[in-house]
Amino acid sequence: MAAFLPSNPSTSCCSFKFSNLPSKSHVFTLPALPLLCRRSNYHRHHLSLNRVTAALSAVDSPLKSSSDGQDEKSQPLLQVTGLTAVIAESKQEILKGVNLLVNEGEVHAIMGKNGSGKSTLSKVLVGHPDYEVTEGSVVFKGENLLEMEPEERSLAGLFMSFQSPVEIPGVNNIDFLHMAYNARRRKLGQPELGPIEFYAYLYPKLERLSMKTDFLNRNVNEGFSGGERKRNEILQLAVLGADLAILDEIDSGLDVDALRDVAKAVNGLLTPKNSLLMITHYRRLLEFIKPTFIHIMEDGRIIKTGDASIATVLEEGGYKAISGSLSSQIFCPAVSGLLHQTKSNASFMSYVLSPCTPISMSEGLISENLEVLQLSSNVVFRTWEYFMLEKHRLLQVKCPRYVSFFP
Ligand SMILES: Nc1ncnc2c1ncn2[C@@H]1O[C@H](COP(=O)(O)OP(=O)(O)OP(=O)(O)O)[C@@H](O)[C@H]1O
Repeated sequence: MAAFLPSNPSTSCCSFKFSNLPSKSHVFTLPALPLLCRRSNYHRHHLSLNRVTAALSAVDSPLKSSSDGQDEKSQPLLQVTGLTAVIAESKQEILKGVNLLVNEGEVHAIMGKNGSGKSTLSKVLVGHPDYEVTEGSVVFKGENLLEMEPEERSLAGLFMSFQSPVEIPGVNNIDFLHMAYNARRRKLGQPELGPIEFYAYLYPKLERLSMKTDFLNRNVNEGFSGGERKRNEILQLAVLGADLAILDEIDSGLDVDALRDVAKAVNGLLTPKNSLLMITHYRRLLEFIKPTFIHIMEDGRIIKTGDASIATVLEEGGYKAISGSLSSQIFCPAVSGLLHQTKSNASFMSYVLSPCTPISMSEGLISENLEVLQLSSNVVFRTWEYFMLEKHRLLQVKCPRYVSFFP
């Protein structure tokens, strides 16, 4: 039975209810959707939303009170260190040592040539069963993400919008959203919302995304155009909230107006406490959603990190400009400014990932203009202290951000 929807949330109707739900129980989460898709023949008949646990960290609004953390320092939300992963079936290595740090309140964009491993990284983060992690660590909100099931990752506050959002035959959109939302409320010990209350909560989000109410009555993503699927993904994010939302090519298939709507909705969800990791090929998205950092991925690694200027370099000169002539340039203004302050060449000898915990050794030379580093191996500066050896004198400096160098 199709859901009856009031045209306006203020319209009340005592007998108003969403459609009947499938009765068999099966748990799934948003990150588990690809799994569902792969097993759709089975799950089509056995899926039930009775126990849908798709849930993210925030419920009434993904916006946690911004005053909560006003005086607090921004905390690391996601720390990926030396992550390598293979395709589970073939054991082919796709991720070859990814380092990434996302702090609260930051917007990160990952760009890179086709096949460089961007989607694989995001799928590995949400626990996609097609991949096996072989080395490295991922800490999310202080916990080992790799030890969590996909469902737990979702419950912990990780949301992913896939490049190709899957269809869920037999499950209509509003039922899906309503139950996922209530599942989260249950988990947080909050009372569930009835259909009318939920619709009142949902309606402004639909409006913000310029989505027609018809979409709510249709099965999740079934028959949706590419652009409609993307909008629908953002609607899910807006309803469920997230500490870290990973949006894989959310701009693909969107017309200019749709892109603007989606960007506006995403920007409206950002707070000093949550973060966004976007995968994109185009600067256009980054004009609407301003990134704190842009990372360039190549052959399973992040080879560059910097500010929004990277996207301009890329647009004008292509990836050749990034991995060629600019290969050793420091894009992080904070770090290059810091290096300027040292006023002389220095051998870079070691760095620490946390105070007093040396984890790697590297050597390099800071050039005359102090903006270019030539390093013999990969180096990651983190937010913590690092050390420089200048003429046998140890300089201890603070690096306010991190940046990775891969000569
Ligand atoms: N499940 C899989 N089976 C076989 N090959 C895979 C699988 N997953 C990823 N790959 C391969 O790994 C490489 C990286 O793929 P991935 O989708 O991560 O790239 P991408 O950077 O997201 O590319 P694009 O920009 O085209 O979306 C590609 O060569 C891809 O064919």
